[in-house]
Amino acid sequence: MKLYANTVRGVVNAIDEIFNQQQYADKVIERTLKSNKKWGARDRGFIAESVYEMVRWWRLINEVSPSDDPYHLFATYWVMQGNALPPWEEFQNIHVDRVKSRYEALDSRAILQSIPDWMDEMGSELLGDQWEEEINALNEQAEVVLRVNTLKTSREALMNRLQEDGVDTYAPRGYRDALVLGKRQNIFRNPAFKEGLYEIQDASSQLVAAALDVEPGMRVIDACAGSGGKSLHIASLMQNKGRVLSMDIEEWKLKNTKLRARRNGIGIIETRTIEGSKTIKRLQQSADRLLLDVPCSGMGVLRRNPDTKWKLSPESIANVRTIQQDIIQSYSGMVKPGGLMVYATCSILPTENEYQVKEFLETEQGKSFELVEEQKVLAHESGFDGFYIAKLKRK
Ligand SMILES: C[S@@+](CC[C@H](N)C(=O)[O-])C[C@H]1O[C@@H](n2cnc3c(N)ncnc32)[C@H](O)[C@@H]1O
Repeated sequence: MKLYANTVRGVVNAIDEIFNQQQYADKVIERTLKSNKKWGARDRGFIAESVYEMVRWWRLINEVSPSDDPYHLFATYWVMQGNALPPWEEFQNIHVDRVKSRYEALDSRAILQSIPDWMDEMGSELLGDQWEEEINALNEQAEVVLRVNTLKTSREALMNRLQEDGVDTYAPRGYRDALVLGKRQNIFRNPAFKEGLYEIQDASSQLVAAALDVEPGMRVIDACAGSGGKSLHIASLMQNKGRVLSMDIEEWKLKNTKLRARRNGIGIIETRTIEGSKTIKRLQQSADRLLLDVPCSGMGVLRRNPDTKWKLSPESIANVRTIQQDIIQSYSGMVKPGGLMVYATCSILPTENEYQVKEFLETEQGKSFELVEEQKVLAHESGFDGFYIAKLKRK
């Protein structure tokens, strides 16, 4: 594959912003792509993919050929992909044979999987034999998955409509509203997206709203709704009848929820910012269904957000665990007796998942709940993101 100076410069500048100015990879890529209108689909694809892959393999690249120069690191990445380097001045100090021999001599799993040592130790301790395959799967590129908005169309009709636009998709088994893109592309630009016929949502994430067993007419609370991915799905499953209260501590995220609901043709979502414990107390025993899609480490979605590897720490995971237990303790009272609560994370760590649910069930508040079902979704088994979904019933 031929390299072009201006797209490689785009990659190198983005890498500099991500690692030297501590910016989020997705935001940097978005800004970079907007910065040059002349880049076509192929250039944009090259930049986005190269930046994501360099972020994913950052530790490995730096171990194989350490340098402060982002051009040098790009060249290392490029050679490790099995590509030839053009004779550019920026690449003069790269010794291709040395890169290859250092790469072949590595035998540490943490380095080869390009993760911090602490993460490898934690994963191995908590997941045992499954860890190796799981981290391998979490280092693959994520598929692009759509969730069909069944309020406006059917999976088959959307599949045909997209095919007319040259977008090939397939319907994965076991996920009733999901369509997977045959080829990675910018699907936000498609008119069908603007018409609200689909949302981008991983197949594992689509299992969360489904676990709530909602029916039209119910009162549902989505207490950590964020920008509303699950709220939209819940409202579709309720056929836009009943009420969904989408709450979060971040007001700006709920504004996105409202915008997305309008595009999806949904009228039953109401949003409410959580100002403090009073907001929750006022809603005691008011919900037939409660979703707690709690903040988490994101260890199940490393494919999508590879920079999470470099942002997490054992301390940040301990902090988020405290928040998760606080949320389940203080929000669970919003479910009516006989109602269902779903606790979900996009993490594969048992410490954020089944251990939290077990701890909750052993407390005074947890005594009035029973565990109905739990799904531990691992990336290497499902082929999609890692998730945890526990369904609990209030007695
Ligand atoms: C995993 S994200 C939710 C994603 C969202 N449900 C979706 O499907 O797009 C977790 C959310 O919890 C919110 N959050 C953090 N602490 C919270 C708290 N104490 N109460 C409610 N929401 C909280 C965060 O702002 C974040 O939006």
